[in-house]
Amino acid sequence: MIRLEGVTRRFRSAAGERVALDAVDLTVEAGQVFGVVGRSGAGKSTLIRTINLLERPDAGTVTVDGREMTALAPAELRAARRRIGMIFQHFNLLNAKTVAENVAFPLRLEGRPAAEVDRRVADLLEQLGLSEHGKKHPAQLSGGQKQRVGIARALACEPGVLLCDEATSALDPETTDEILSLLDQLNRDLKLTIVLITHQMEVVRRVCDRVAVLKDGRVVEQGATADVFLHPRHAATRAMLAEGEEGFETADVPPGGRLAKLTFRGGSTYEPELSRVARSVGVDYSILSGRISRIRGEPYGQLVVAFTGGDAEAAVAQLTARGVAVEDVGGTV
Ligand SMILES: Nc1ncnc2c1ncn2[C@@H]1O[C@H](COP(=O)(O)OP(=O)(O)OP(=O)(O)O)[C@@H](O)[C@H]1O
Repeated sequence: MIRLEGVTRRFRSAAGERVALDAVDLTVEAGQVFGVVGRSGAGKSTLIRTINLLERPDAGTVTVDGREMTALAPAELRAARRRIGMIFQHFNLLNAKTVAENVAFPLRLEGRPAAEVDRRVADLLEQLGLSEHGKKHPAQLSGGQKQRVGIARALACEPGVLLCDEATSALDPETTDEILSLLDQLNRDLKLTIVLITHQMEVVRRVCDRVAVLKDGRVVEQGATADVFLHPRHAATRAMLAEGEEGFETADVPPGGRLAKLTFRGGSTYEPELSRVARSVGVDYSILSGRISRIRGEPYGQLVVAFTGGDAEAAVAQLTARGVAVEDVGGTV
């Protein structure tokens, strides 16, 4: 388990003082995939770097697997850090070394015997589909392969926690998907706790059990990913989720229609609930926008509809009774 309590980090520069993290409280349970999202400058990088104390907080405590990182002596901290792997947006590989040497690096640093290092490196390369690339240098690899080398290196010392600092931000969509599948698999197979920071909401939707939204160094909202993404409470979350989404033009809405956002979750996503209710209460509806997708594997559907020509109130009541979340989005037009 990872626990941040009252974590504050300030930076002083010629321009004055900047509070990058402002009394952040956060708990990540063991085995979770936890996402932190926020706009540029929100404090994401600073936050993830406080977990392994690459960034030391000015106030507050950081506890990882029962050890208070902020209270450790330098040698203890070095040892504790080896149980926390980290991967980066630009991979941070040693370009002069081969793939195998990159993966061996943390093991050598730990003073493991050469034969054990060789064995472990061979296992890791195989596990990550890199066996044929061991003698190559990073420059000879694709972005996805480089990130897999980064992951192999991060896993070398068998960490319980993996920190991912914008790990897919430099990758194309297909490679992003491949790396996210890998993280998902490592979380399940190794019971690895994963904390990732990203500005890509899709990354969180795909792999995170829980998410925290950071704004100006504060956590403004957090919870299970499906709850936060389907029913965002804070304006910052809503704004981030709205980016890239197709909206609808008010001019397209049928006159007299009552607008409602319907959220279907789980099995009901694929049930014809809307048409059943419309038939039963004699209401018509137009779909103005919609999305069917999955959050961490759970299907959901979200539609904005305009009810027309019937008893919209009754339709809303029946949908609600059938477990569909109905949100008013602007009354009638
Ligand atoms: N070493 C530093 N010195 C001075 N200011 C810093 C330093 N590191 C971060 N900051 C400031 O702290 C704030 C938070 O930065 P941080 O990099 O954590 O945000 P972020 O959400 O990761 O942004 P991005 O997505 O752009 O990386 C920013 O205002 C940034 O300018």
